Amino acid sequence: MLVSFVKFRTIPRFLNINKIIVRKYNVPRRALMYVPGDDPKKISKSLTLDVDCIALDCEDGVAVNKKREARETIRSFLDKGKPSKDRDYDFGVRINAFDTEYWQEDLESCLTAINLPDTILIPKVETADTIKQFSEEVKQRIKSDKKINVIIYIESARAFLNIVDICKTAEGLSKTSNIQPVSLVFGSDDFCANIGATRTESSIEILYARQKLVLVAKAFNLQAIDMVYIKYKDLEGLKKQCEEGMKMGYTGKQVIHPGQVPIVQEAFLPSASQIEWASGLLQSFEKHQKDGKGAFTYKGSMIDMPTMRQAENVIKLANLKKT
Ligand SMILES: CC(C)(COP(=O)(O)OP(=O)(O)OC[C@H]1O[C@@H](n2cnc3c(N)ncnc32)[C@H](O)[C@@H]1OP(=O)(O)O)[C@@H](O)C(=O)NCCC(=O)NCCSC(=O)C[C@](C)(O)C(=O)O
Ligand SMILES: [Mg+2]
Repeated sequence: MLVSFVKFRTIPRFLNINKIIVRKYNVPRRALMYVPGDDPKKISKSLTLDVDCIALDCEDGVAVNKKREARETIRSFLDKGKPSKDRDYDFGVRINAFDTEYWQEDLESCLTAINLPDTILIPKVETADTIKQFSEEVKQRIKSDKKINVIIYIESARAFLNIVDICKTAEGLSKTSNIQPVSLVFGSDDFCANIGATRTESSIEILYARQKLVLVAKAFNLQAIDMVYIKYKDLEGLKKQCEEGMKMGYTGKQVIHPGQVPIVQEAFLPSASQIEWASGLLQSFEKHQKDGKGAFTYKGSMIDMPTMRQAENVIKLANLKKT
């Protein structure tokens, strides 16, 4: 299989061998953009952007006295059908959290619309019970075997203690119900408020949680979506934080303003030099495998299977450029 993987000079398409591993990554979510659901002008604007994922928001981007307006505006967009763009994208709705008085009406409104959203984003998931309850609600309303993608927010100390249980439950339900978990989101702002952390320039106060989220996401084959960069006019700072997140293994990042979109979309793709490194390495790997050598030297570094897998990851991501 590796032979066909490396024989192209240009970047090869996905191989069958990778299908299971990358299935959910086929819908990239490099930039996940929040659009306040009560603002039709911003919703229309978001549809003009080259962004992987639009999250129409009922939650924290909407004032309490605008919750109903947001729900109704989103519903009217869903009833009209998913707006077409020149390429596919994820059209989702972030409902309110399960400990509020709003979530049931949010869910009812989007699941009974003429067209379902692609994805429902569930904020402030704290225990596996929320996922079970969500799955039940969906089952009652969707009578076919149609699947709805689910993005799970981890944004409190309790959520981090229960994160494995939450993912296990979601994974189990994906086999028997209409829900398909696709991503974990790190809600760093709520997390800091929850644990009483003070934000610093280096983000040291959230390092453990930020890493833990990636680790669990990868264990359950979910995308890992990094924190919001709230200083939305500081594009240099945003780029730096994107690169940091990508190096940690994040697959995308939340954005709040159109100006952040191109930087995030670009940052979560490998650079030309990374692609060159990875394809050269894979070719060299194949040659050394044929010669019966497990470990070898490439560009001055020792290479074995783990590095080869990292190179494969780079190529998989590079393929997203073409989708
Ligand atoms: C910051 C704000 C108020 C500045 O809004 P503004 O209108 O003052 O900015 P602007 O620079 O004047 O905007 C320029 C153009 O972009 C448009 N625009 C601007 N923003 C958006 C947007 N999001 N979506 C679509 N369009 C947008 C805006 O309408 C305008 O359009 P125009 O040129 O045609 O007139 C605005 O950007 C905004 O409302 N952003 C979204 C805020 C939000 O959703 N926050 C909640 C998500 S973060 C979160 O929940 C935390 C997390 C994860 O849970 C946890 O860490 O815990
Ligand atoms: Mg939050």
